[in-house]
Amino acid sequence: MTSTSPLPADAPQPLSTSPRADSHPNHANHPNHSATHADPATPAPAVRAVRLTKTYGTGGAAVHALRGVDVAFERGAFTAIMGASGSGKSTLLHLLAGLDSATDGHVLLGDTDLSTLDDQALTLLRRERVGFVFQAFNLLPMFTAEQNITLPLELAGRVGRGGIDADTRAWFDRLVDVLGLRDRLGHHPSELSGGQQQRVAIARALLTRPDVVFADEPTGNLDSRSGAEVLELLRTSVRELGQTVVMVTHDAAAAAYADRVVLVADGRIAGDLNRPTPEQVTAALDALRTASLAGSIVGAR
Ligand SMILES: Nc1ncnc2c1ncn2[C@@H]1O[C@H](COP(=O)(O)OP(=O)(O)OP(=O)(O)O)[C@@H](O)[C@H]1O
Repeated sequence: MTSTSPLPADAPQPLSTSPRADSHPNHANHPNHSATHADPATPAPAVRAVRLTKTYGTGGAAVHALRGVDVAFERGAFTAIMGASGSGKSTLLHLLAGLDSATDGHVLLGDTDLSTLDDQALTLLRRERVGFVFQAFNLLPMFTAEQNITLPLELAGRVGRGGIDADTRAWFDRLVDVLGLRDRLGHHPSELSGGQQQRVAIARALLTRPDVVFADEPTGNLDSRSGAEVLELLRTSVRELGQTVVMVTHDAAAAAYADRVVLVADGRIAGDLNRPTPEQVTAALDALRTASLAGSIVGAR
């Protein structure tokens, strides 16, 4: 699904985002992947917002963070969400990830409507079907890199007396090699660089083969070289491992690693760019800023 854009005519106009031809290898045998979607020829998006609304507070103090957002994220694609500070990006990401609940509307993870789940089911869903990568890495300091990576399996009770099963071990090994962590597995976070810590966080997020990895400013604490490395690895996780990644970022250069950039303004989808260059992202953001400024000047009259 592609949203329309109120961008000025001279701004880069939103392009339609065609579903990727490559299927999602991880999901073919994924026990969590629902097979109940109506039309097998057009698989359900990995995650979708339908008329998603979030209002903080009430009455005169109400903040309309999301105002009826409709947007879908295809499987096996890397999408960046961008917009001005306060536009609603984090709120959208948190609602899509089941970290917060909507005031109105729906989030569908595959075929699962999150609004129908109780707290316990939501906790399970977050543990088993969603991966997270945060700006602050969120690693446990007393655990080694390997222990941090396998933590979700521990929490899910999937580590038996003999360790993890052979299939998961093979997947762990692949992740560790793709992410270049082989010689760091015995190190604690304090012995790792920021970029290495974020790579551990990515491995942890990917280990359960989640339906979607949500990344909130994953390069915000990294220097530009480590940031580029992390973005390249997120892209690799999409291209080579078939992962679906949705990332909030303020950085046009980071967004340009994505297949698609969704622009948010004032709680609405304001643009949709297909494989843009950093310059096209910057131009679209500038156009949004100009449009918003013009709107507030008109509104002030
Ligand atoms: N818990 C909350 N209580 C009240 N208002 C909130 C809360 N969280 C967010 N908001 C408001 O909702 C709006 C959207 O916030 P959100 O954090 O989603 O924006 P954002 O685009 O992610 O901003 P930033 O880029 O600065 O992180 C803002 O006006 C913000 O002040």
